[in-house]
Amino acid sequence: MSTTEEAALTVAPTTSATAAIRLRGATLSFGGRTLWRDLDLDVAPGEFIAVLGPNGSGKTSLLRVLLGKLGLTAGTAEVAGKQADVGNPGIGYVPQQKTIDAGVQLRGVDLVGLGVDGHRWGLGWRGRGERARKVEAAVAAVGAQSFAHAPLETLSGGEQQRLRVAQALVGDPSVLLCDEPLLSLDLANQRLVAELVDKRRREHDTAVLFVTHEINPILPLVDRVLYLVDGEFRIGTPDEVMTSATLSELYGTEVEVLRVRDRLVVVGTGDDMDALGGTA
Ligand SMILES: Nc1ncnc2c1ncn2[C@@H]1O[C@H](COP(=O)(O)OP(=O)(O)OP(=O)(O)O)[C@@H](O)[C@H]1O
Repeated sequence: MSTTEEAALTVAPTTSATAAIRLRGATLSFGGRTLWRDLDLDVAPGEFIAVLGPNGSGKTSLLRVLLGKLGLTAGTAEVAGKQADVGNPGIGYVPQQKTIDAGVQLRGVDLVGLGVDGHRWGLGWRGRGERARKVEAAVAAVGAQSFAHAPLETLSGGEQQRLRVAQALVGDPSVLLCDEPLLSLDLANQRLVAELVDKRRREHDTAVLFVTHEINPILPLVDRVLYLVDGEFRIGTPDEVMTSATLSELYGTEVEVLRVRDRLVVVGTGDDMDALGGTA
């Protein structure tokens, strides 16, 4: 790849004044190991970014930095106009799918309500009426009215995940951070959850950072891909990053990206997102 082409894959398309997320020279290391280094990224309002990479490449850690739960080793991170810090009300967060312990008597509406309390607690939130109105609107936004009052443990994975999206949206975030929200969902529910996230960013200009092992369910929605591998990264449109040349360079080995109908099949990475299931 030429220097000009390489620059095109790392230069951000937006100005700092409009960026919903802004990383400059961001580096994260644990002990002697650097997960990513010198990461520059501006995410525009309404932009949908997929964060890809093999196990342990630092995808979740990137979200934890933006949530203020992990400090950078070097560089800066701003989210929704503020330096990354815990309790940023501009952020909605959809965590990885977790099973709800049997016997926990939490209903869907209680889970969604935690999204209000988590950010607003102690900030003068105006009364229970407004809280209830916000929860109701968020439940309606994900089409969960018919099951939102049932105990969570009785709901399907897809239903629970829709409520987690509602919890993330209830605070009216300008940035949505999603950590593998499609994991263990069937195809219909993957599509449903992905479309809810897409609808939010289109209707409210919410920027989305979407960590995933599997790009295909969200491929039509994605504006750019941030691909992390072993301390290195590439940023660009799916057509720029998801190519045999770019991924071979990133992995340091021969990787093939095939288009089969409207799906991308990646072969040769040796990790579990590989079409050959890590047998390369
Ligand atoms: N606080 C920490 N202290 C030390 N090491 C950490 C810490 N947090 C994460 N790590 C290590 O950093 C690496 C990246 O973890 P991370 O969860 O960000 O990866 P990931 O790309 O999300 O992986 P996966 O796809 O498996 O979820 C892992 O090896 C992990 O053990």
